[in-house]
Amino acid sequence: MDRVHASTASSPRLSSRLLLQAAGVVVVVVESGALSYKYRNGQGEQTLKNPAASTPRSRSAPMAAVQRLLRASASSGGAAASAARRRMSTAVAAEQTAPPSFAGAAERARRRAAEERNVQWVFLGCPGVGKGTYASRLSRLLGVPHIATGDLVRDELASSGPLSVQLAEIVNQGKLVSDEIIINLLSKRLKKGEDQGESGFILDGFPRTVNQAEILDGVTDIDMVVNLKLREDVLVEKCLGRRICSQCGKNFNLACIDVKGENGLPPIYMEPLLPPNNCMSKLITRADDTEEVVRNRLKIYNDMSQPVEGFYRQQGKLLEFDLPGGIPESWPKLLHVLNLEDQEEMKLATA
Ligand SMILES: Nc1ncnc2c1ncn2[C@@H]1O[C@H](COP(=O)(O)OP(=O)(O)O)[C@@H](O)[C@H]1O
Repeated sequence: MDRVHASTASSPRLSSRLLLQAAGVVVVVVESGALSYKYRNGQGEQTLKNPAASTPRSRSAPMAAVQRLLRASASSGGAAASAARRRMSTAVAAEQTAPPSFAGAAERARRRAAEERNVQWVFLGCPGVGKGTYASRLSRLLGVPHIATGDLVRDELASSGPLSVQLAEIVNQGKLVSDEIIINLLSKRLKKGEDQGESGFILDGFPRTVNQAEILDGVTDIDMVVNLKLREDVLVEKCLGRRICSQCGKNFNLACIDVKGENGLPPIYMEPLLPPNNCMSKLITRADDTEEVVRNRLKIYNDMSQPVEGFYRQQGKLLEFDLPGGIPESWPKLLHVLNLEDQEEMKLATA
């Protein structure tokens, strides 16, 4: 398993800017600084291209491409948008054709390690895999915000704002909401964070389509993408056992997963994640966590979101992580592959 080395810089800094476009389209611009990286695998060889060390791109060219894309998508619909998207993809692909040499990557990594940089990570994975659980734990450990677009959508739903009826219909069927709406919600969230001086991010649930990944790629550099993986029968059980406390908003899971190893797959045991007594009477189930909708969400993930894995794999940014079990087994292993054990020890020691 590849390991990534990440060490926080003393004064992490990230500023994000939000540009509201004409025609109601929003573009997110993120400028970053702070967290240094080196990558290597277990044998001491660097096989992950250091994403943070990729040649810095001019921000203006991709920004213009994104603005063109979004204007095109707002004004003339599909054809112009796909043409603009194709142009952008070609430009991005052209940048990525040169295969990263180990010596070059190591040199860039050294240079990059000397710079300050924030965590700008993405968590991918099927519904129910645990993106929220591990992304929020890492966000607390690293002091960066965990931004889950599913939470943004649910907040919007709960607000009974103008979008909520439209959103409820889409989300309750397990479908994806439009890129425009999701980028709008994400932009608002980033702007709020910027006003509060937030630094870096761990994105969970975005990007979920290649189009979203291209838009994100055009406006900022993602350092690393963690792809959490778990077998499908377990995913369904986990979604069906999921509960949220309607008061504190925390996630729990009543399912006890105990699956035997078969057909070459390892056994998996996961303890339920039970709520404390004061949450017990306030538990609710998400409307999209019924078996029919979960299966639909898994299908949509395979059709629409799995290609995003390929998008980042091709960029050398994808860290595959097979969950070995529940939190007690998976968390230390995840910290190990991210080379963050020291970070946690330091945090525990100073707590
Ligand atoms: N990036 C996105 N693009 C489109 N729809 C999204 C996105 N993020 C969240 N949603 C909507 O919010 C719902 C809940 O998202 P999330 O909590 O991330 O679910 P999951 O448990 O399936 O990972 C999704 O099924 C989808 O309708």
